[in-house]
This record gives sequence, C-alpha cells and structure tokens, in this order.
Amino acid sequence: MRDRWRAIRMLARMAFATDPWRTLGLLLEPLGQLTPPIIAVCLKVMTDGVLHHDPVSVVVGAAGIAGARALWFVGAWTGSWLRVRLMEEVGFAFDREIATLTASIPGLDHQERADYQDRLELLRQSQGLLGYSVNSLIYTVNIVVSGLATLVTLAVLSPWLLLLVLFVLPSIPIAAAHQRWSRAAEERSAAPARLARHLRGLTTDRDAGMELRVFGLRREILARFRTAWTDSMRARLTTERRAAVLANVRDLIFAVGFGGAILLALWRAAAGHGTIGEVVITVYRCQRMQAAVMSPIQAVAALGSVLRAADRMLWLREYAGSVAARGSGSGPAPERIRDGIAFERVSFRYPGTEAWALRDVSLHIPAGTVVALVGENGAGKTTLVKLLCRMYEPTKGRILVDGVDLAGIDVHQWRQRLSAAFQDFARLEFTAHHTVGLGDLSRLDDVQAVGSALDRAGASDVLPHLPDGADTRLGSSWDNGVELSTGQWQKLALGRALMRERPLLVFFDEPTASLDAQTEHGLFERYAATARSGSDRGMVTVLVSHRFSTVRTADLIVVVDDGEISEVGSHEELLARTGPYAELYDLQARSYR
Ligand SMILES: Nc1ncnc2c1ncn2[C@@H]1O[C@H](COP(=O)(O)OP(=O)(O)OP(=O)(O)O)[C@@H](O)[C@H]1O
Repeated sequence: MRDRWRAIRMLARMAFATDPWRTLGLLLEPLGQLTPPIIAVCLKVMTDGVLHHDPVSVVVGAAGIAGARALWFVGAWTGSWLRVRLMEEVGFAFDREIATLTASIPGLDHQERADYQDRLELLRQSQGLLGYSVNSLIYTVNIVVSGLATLVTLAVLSPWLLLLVLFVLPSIPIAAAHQRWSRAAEERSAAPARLARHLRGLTTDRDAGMELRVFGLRREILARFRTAWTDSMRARLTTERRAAVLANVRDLIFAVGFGGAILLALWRAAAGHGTIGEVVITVYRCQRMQAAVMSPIQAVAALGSVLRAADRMLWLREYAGSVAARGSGSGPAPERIRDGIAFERVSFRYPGTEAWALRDVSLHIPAGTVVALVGENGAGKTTLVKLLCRMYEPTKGRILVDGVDLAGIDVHQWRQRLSAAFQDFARLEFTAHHTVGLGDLSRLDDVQAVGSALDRAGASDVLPHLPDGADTRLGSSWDNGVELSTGQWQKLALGRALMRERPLLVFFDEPTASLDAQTEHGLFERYAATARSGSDRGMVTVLVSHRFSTVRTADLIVVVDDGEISEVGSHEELLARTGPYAELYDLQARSYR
C-alpha cells in the first residue's frame, strides 16, 4: 500500500511540476461528481415546496438543481479540455526523463545486464501509461467521489440497502489478486518480449539484412519471433483467464444478495406492505448500489497498471541515483599525469556473472607512453579499457592515477580527459562535419579543428568524395543522406577520437579493423610519434590490436591471457624472452611473409 501511495505522489508531483495551473484546474473536476446528492436534496426541497404550496422552496430547489448541473457541466468540460493537454505534457516529460536517466547513468550495467534490460523493457512497454497517468488518476478520483455520493444518496433513501455492500466486498480481494497476478505475469513476460522485439528488429535492421537474405533466415527468424511473442503473451493470457473466472464468482455472490433483496421486496408487496412500484425502485437502487461500489473498485484496480509503470519509473530514478552516488567520487580529475596509471591487484567480474573477466591484475603504465594490449579473443583487453573509462568499477583492487584512487575522482570530469575510438564505433548519422566534431562539443562547428583531426586520423580522403563535402548528411535512410563504407565510417570515428585537444588518456580499441594492415601500421606510427613528442601532460595512449605489426610501435606491450597478465615489456624485450608474445609475433610475421 505504501508503494502505491509513493507512486501516486510521484505521478501527482510530475503533473504539478509539468503544468501547475492545469493540474490545479483538474482537481476541480471531481467536484462535479458531488452533484447527485445536491440534486437529490434540491429535488426534495422542490417537491416539498410544490406539495406545501411554498414558491420560495420551489425556486430554491430548482435553482439548486440548475446550479448543480452547471457545476457538473463546467467540471466535465474543463476537465476533458485540461486533461488532454496535460496528458501530452506529462507523457513528454516522462519520455524526456527516461531518455535523460538512461543516457546519463555513468556505467553500462543497465545496457549489458539481462535483468536490468528486462526492467527497462517493462518500463518501455508501459511508457505510454505514464502519460496517461493524469487521466487515470483523475478518472479514479471521479469514480470514487461519484460512488461515495451515490452511496450516501442511497443510504438516505433506503438505509437497509447498505447491507448489499457486503455482497460486493469480495470484489476487493479479487481485484487485489488480479493485480498481483498481472504484475507477476508482466515480469515473466519481460524476457520473451525483449527477445521478440530483438527478432522483429532483425527483420528491419540494415546490418542484419544481408545475412538474413544470404542465409535464407527470414522464415527461421519469423518462427522464432512467433515463439517468443507467444511465450510473452502466455503468462498474461493465463492471468486474464483466471481473472475472468474470479469475475464470474464475484458476480455470482452479488447476484445472491441482489436476488435476496428483490425476493424481500416481492414478499413485502405480496404481504400488502409495499407496492409493485417499490419492487421496481428496489431493482433500480440495487443496480446503482452495485455500480457505486464496484466501479470505484474496478477503477482503482485499473489504476494498478499505471502505478506499476510509475513503480518502474521510480526504480529507474533510484537506480540512476544510486549509481551516481556509488560510482562517482568528488575529487578533481588531474590536469596532467606525472607518474602514471597503476592497476593494483585488480580483479573484475561483470555484474550478475560468476566468471572472473580479470584476475589479480597489477600493472604500471608510465606517463607519456603508448601501451598496446594484446591477447586472444575474450582475454580481457576491452574489459581493461572499460575499467579505465570507468564504465565499471573493479570488483577487487584499485586503479591509481599518480597514486590517487580513480574511484575517488568525479567520473564526469575524468571522462572529459578521455578520448576513444572503438571497434563497435557509433554511426552517428549527422552531417559528416558534425559526425567528427561531436568528439569535442566545444569545437563542434570548428571547420579547422575537424579538418586537422581528420588529417591526423589519416581520414582526409573521406570528405572530398562526398557530394556536399563536410555538409553531406550521412545515412541512407535520411532524405539526401549518403551511406558510407564501413572503413569510411571507421575513419570518421577515428577523426572523432582525435578531436579533443588535451586528453590524458586515449583509447584505440581495434578501431582500424576495417583498414588494411599497412594503413593501420602507418597510421599508428605517425600517431605514436606525435603522441610522444607532444605529450607534455603525460598523456597515455592505450591501443588494442590483433596486428603485431602495429603493436610493435608501442612503448609497452601487455599480453593478456584469460584475464591475467602474462607478459609486459617492449617489443624487443618480449621477443628476446621468446615467450608467448614472441611465438605469436613470429607466427603472424611468417603468415604475412
Ligand atoms: N558485458 C559483459 N557481461 C558479461 N561478461 C562479459 C561482458 N563483456 C565481456 N564479458 C566477458 O569478459 C571476458 C573478457 O572479455 P573482453 O571483451 O574484455 O575480451 P577481449 O580480450 O577484448 O576480446 P576480443 O579480442 O574478442 O575483443 C570474456 O570472457 C567475455 O565473455
């Protein structure tokens, strides 16, 4: 119950923060629902006035009825007018908040962990309900107020009818059970629903499109989509079937009370204590009694799905808040690295997994060096990069920058000192100029800076080939958009990585996989030379590559093997050691020869 009030408070706060005047205006709407008892009283005053030939009472009663109707009309009219606008505004405010929160969470848990993805899936599914929440809340208040007003009216007219409420009460536990089952069914359906969305996405995804066609996967993917969709619907359908059975039980219980009331009225009429007219009135009042109690219960139950959406929103807020509090120290990021970066017995496993991705890693990277990480697929190279970018915090051990624990440094400040190009680079479909310029927002429109970054990335040949040069819109799915080859996209991503003027740490995590070995080698040889000579601030470059011809340009080579560091040294030192590095280098050199 406390959770429900918390969710209601959150929704009301959001509506008030989004548009206080409209929200206050809407609160007047339920007042219109108080009109039935006012009209009943006024009707009585008017009827008594007619019977007792009292014109004042007739006029007061009639004026009261007209006033109450006007109140109802104004409430209903302004309510629906205000609600539509407020729904749009609140829906937009929630959309914006969800996007802001998911984008600003410093780590990657919510994008890489299945359980968090499931929660986000449910939030995504119920996103529309959040916009609708104002409508639901006001509707529920309206129905509850109107139900209470009707109950009071009926209690005044025939107090004994209140006994019938006992026959409607079983609706409450039945509605509560329905809500519990619905929540459980939604949670069970999250994973298959996400799978279904992924499979549907594959059928429209440009990158998957080629393979789907070459391997004739259309039928297979559609069959899997159907299975996932059926799985996601199964739990919900079972819940609805069980709820339908309970609804019948509920109606049966009420029918017993209702039948008893009618029989009583008939018996009284037969015994000469009442009239057939009273029997008809009893039937009518019993139905109103049922609606007066049942409708609020159903409205509150229907509000349940909105409140579950609000719960998920609260979870996202709390999660983002807790990550921000846990993940970010408040210390300033250094302006330069004097000594170097040290891994001190760092072990790491991805949240929600048992296997160690890194085990007891100790490593010193001196300031001003270019360091290369090599190792087999899955060895842990990218994980080391992710820890340095602070996408995750070490499970054990510490990373020190000039002796200062990285965890104590403000994560946003630290990220401003980084620059990176990844193998899974983002295809930012803007103008070619902005695609590169986004690497340094403060110089987004600086033509010279973009040109110089592209030069250093060996990518100055990309723009002249585009129809509108730097102003060409990228991405063929846009009007006049131009598609690039993977290598061209990758070159622009490299240019983006070289936009920041004074980074302290630059990552190249296999960003040149689409370039040939010689181009990659030439590029890094030039890059490493400028990085060393210009590195007055102790900038460290981390290069991940499977090409040993490139790796040999590094000052320090770190061989990662199954989450551990097996060798560290310069190219010459490692060759002289005739260990795993020398073996792999020789193998690759021979295959090139
Ligand atoms: N998000 C994740 N969640 C759970 N485990 C992960 C995640 N990312 C990587 N791993 C696991 O961590 C280990 C190290 O992966 P990592 O990506 O660091 O390897 P890598 O050396 O960069 O490999 P590659 O050369 O193929 O890019 C692997 O066993 C991988 O399965």
